[in-house]
Amino acid sequence: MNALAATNRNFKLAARLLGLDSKLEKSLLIPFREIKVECTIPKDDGTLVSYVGFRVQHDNARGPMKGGIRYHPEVDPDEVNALAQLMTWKTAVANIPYGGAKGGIGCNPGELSISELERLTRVFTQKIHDLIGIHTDVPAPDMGTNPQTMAWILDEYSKFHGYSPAVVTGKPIDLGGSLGRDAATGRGVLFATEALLNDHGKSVTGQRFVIQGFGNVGSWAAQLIHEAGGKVVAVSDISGAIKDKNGIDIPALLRHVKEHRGVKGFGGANAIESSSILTEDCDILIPAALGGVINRENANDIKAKFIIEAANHPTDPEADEILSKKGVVILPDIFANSGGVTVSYFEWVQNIQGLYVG
Ligand SMILES: NC(=O)C1=CN([C@@H]2O[C@H](COP(=O)(O)OP(=O)(O)OC[C@H]3O[C@@H](n4cnc5c(N)ncnc54)[C@H](O)[C@@H]3O)[C@@H](O)[C@H]2O)C=CC1
Ligand SMILES: O=C(O)CCC(=O)C(=O)O
Repeated sequence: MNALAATNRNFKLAARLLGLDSKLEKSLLIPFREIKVECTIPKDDGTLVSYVGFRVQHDNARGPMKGGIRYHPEVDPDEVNALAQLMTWKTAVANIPYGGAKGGIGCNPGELSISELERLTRVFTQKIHDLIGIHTDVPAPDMGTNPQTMAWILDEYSKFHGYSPAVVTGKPIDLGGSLGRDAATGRGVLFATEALLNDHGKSVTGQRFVIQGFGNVGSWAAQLIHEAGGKVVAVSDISGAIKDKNGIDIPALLRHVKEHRGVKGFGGANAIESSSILTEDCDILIPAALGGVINRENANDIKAKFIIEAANHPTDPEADEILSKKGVVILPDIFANSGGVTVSYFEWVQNIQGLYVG
């Protein structure tokens, strides 16, 4: 099932449970605005290359629309629509005064130089600057983007509208970013996991974790789980997958990833097939990369008793049904990964106030 069909289905199920009026249900399914722009840039060798950029603004009933910008080859309108809708539900669940939005560019950031990424980000900002803003729509990092990307957006946006640090969150600290935003989504994943385990009379200590994705969210989650006494027994990223049933030395892995830009080749663990990561033996599975990765093809083989959705929509509805019959407890994305947007809110509030201490 594609991302939007899955997200719509989940929303309709929730709407029925809430007894939501059918006209309201329909209105909440239709996005406020969908933006699609052409972004053409010169590559470093002078040749021109064109990309398609999207921003979907889903709903602003509770406040300015909020959500990340993703750079990934699989970005498409359905995916961005689904992610924007999830942001509306996420900001409501976290009870912060925002609506939901999401953006993206269909590109492979790993194949672009820093200067190409800067040109692409600036062109994208030029195309959407009139439609985002401090009180309308506030972007942030997501997959394939980072504080540097936010700095370029802020700089380009400010050329049109004057210096406006609150137009993006997840910025570098020197430009008005918040201490702790970088770790916030991973830290929220730890807090959510602790709360769930507590409800089941358990704690993180000694639990065996498998994490798919070792970028911002996955690597911070691994580090904080390791510090809290959890045992991370397998990890994967786009470069490969590794496993150590006695627990991976996460600080050593972080040093390896910094140097080699991926988990592949880490000497302190055994290499395994990336395709087997989700079905590795563990107590708790944390998907922290792409959507739709847990589906009817692999749901029956999942051994974890708990799934913490650090990624957005990692579990397909068909897998949800299979896993629920198996008694697997799933902590949904709109709760489990809401730590990031919560700290984004504090960053935005501080930028609007212009109040900095120290
Ligand atoms: N950055 C944030 O604050 C938030 C991110 N999320 C979600 O968390 C997920 C991860 O986002 P970030 O960590 O920010 O992205 P990132 O770009 O920092 O890291 C993504 C990671 O996933 C890995 N990856 C990509 N394709 C893969 C594949 N096929 N198999 C295994 N690993 C793969 C990459 O190698 C990288 O390690 C996304 O679903 C995102 O929407 C959710 C809430 C907030
Ligand atoms: O911090 C933000 O505003 C956005 C975070 C995000 O994109 C997400 O929660 O999926």
